[in-house]
Amino acid sequence: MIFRRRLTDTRIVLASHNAGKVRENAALLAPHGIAIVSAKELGLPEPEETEDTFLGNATIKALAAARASGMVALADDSGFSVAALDGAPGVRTADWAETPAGRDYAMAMAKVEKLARHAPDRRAWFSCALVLAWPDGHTEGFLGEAHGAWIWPPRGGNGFGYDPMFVPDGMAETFGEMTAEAKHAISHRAAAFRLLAEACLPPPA
Ligand SMILES: O=c1nc[nH]c2c1ncn2[C@H]1C[C@H](O)[C@@H](COP(=O)(O)OP(=O)(O)OP(=O)(O)O)O1
Ligand SMILES: [Mg+2]
Repeated sequence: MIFRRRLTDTRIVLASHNAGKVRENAALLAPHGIAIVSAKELGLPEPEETEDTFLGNATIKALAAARASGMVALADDSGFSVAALDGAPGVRTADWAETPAGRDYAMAMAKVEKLARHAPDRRAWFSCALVLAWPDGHTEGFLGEAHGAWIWPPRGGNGFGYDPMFVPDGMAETFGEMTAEAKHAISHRAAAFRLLAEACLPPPA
């Protein structure tokens, strides 16, 4: 028997310093009557992501933000996986984009292409773990995936991160070419969010 805890708060912390993730999660939460303040806006520190799973790292981020703020916190740990690279960059997706001058996703996408270009298997997928944490240490976690293929060169200026090099199964456009609404209909984040909403959120208005 799984005892779920449902969310009663109407304002929570979004435990992320990534503007793209904050934007997408805010849009997913809004129909449920839930507003967000980001960890960045609150000046919360970024905890080290020391786990080797998406759910593990999302739990670290959600608990750190909930304990520091005294509010319920939602964390999103996500990543891009390439079949020919045995699932890399995966949990380390953000690290692949790290440079001394800051995040560089064009460089990170080029690194993926350089390593995978000679492999015939072009399958790729995004994963997203969403964890809701309460200040008392209770957590609820959910995992979503979106499967497709990587393409080169990247296409589109919408979305964020590795979106321009990913075409979801059955679609012609990359996540970077789609509208936010189209991405939300099929994304890894939306898949995790549907499970979260079903288990923990008030129904959409
Ligand atoms: O829908 C997506 N479309 C494209 N790229 C994406 C997506 N979702 C995650 N990603 C990439 C961005 C980042 O390089 C990594 C997540 O890393 P991850 O540690 O979870 O996030 P982050 O460090 O950017 O922000 P934070 O930890 O403060 O939430 O995967
Ligand atoms: Mg991170």
